[in-house]
Amino acid sequence: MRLIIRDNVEAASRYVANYIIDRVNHFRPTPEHPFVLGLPTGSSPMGVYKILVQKYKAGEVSFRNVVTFNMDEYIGLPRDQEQSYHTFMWKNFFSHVDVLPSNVHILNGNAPNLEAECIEYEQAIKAAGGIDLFLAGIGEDGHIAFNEPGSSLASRTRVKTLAYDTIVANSRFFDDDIERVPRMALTVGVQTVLEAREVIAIVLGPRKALALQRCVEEPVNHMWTLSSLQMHPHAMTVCDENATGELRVKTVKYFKSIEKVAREAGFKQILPSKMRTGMVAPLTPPETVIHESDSPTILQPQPTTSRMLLHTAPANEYPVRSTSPDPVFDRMASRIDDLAINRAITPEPVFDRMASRIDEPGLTRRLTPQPPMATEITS
Ligand SMILES: N[C@@H]1[C@@H](O)[C@H](O)[C@@H](COP(=O)(O)O)O[C@@H]1O
Repeated sequence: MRLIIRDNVEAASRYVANYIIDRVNHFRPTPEHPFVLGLPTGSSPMGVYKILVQKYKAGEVSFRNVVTFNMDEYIGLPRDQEQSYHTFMWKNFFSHVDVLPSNVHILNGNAPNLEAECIEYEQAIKAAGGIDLFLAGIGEDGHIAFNEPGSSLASRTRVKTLAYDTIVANSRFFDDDIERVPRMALTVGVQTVLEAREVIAIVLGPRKALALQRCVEEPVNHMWTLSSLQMHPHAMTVCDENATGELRVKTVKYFKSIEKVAREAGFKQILPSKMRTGMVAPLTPPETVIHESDSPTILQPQPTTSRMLLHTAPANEYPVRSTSPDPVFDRMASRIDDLAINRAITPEPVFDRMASRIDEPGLTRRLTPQPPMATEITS
């Protein structure tokens, strides 16, 4: 998983919005071959939506051939009520861009048969060709969509009972009245998200710092479902500095340094190749359309495919990088600007004793018995 750290909310939102625009534009979607975008609600993606709307109005992107699937929706909340995710999406994004209403998919939390609604949603995703890019936010407990702690990492779209912590956190949208927050929701599953060709999570503010730490530095764990992104070959988390408060300094430096090296080497991540699968009829080979980009350089991401659409194992094509950032010899510390730090944390390649790094000579002598040829013995 990549971790992109930006100074503040605005810069992180801009990074994500530009990334989405790049992907959509390079894909060159058509009505027959739309770009399929998964979308979240909540305060975290608000800045992204604002910038996408601005860029749409400036003519830099169109959503006409973009099909959308939202992550989740409360159960039992009338769809035109302010807190419903339907209302949120139309108010903050859809009604300001040229997306076709028929291309918008949001789970119906008032469906007469909620189980059937979930199954149909999964089928609709498949019929659309799978999700090209899923944007996600996270909850303070590390949930992705409404996949609360303990959710199966193999879960699919389903009815989910909300954790008390989430009800309390989301009560801010219900005039801080916990009683008004629905107890249940429909949500895409962890596996539904992992099957997208690419996943981006936007994580902002100190409230998310613990969740970010658990999901980036700790092992994959169903108690922090965003951590499942560690298993995705093309996942990226974009956060602001405030959200990094619980990460180790070393982790922050590492992710910043690899981004810097990649930028200097002039490459971006590219996605697995060329094919894009349409609707898959069971037992018949899928129709495959090849979309070669005009100039398949590393700077130009290509439309992608997910092997999962073929009902097989997770996507297992990996990007081909034409540039290796560290072709010969690289030590992490050599990427850090401050020479003093660099010296302090970089063991000498040939001969190194801990004590030799301590400045005080007396202490060094006391801690380190000198070898036979050392000065004290010969003089
Ligand atoms: N179901 C949604 C999540 O999809 C969202 O990521 C989360 C975070 O919201 P916010 O960004 O407002 O913190 O809120 C809800 O729980």
